[in-house]
Amino acid sequence: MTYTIDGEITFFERFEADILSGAKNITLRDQSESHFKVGQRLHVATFEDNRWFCDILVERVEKLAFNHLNDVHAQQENMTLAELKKVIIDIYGSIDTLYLIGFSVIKA
Ligand SMILES: CC(=O)Nc1ccn([C@H]2C[C@H](O)[C@@H](CO)O2)c(=O)n1
Repeated sequence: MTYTIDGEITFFERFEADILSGAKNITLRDQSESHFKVGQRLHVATFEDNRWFCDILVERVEKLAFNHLNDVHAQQENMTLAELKKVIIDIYGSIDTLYLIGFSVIKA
């Protein structure tokens, strides 16, 4: 199948296996990555060395308050809620507004 790539996103390498297995199907980003749109197909690479590992289709984009994070979000990240909150704080520090990007892998 041929398709157009509309942009790119990076993930920390430690999440690669969960993304490829489908265990992780959302990511939560800050304002700087709030521009993704439903229907876009994105090139996905590792943050550390910019190594391509899959293409994804963006299926959801939603604004989400940090205080509204719940167990469903954590399950979609393949983490506990406590782990997810720690990951977000470690990456972004104190943050009120997140952008949920839901996706499926279309090529790996
Ligand atoms: C540069 C940068 O911020 N990269 C990120 C940000 C977030 N993630 C992952 C970590 C968690 O699974 C969710 C929640 O933020 O998204 C990432 O892999 N790379």
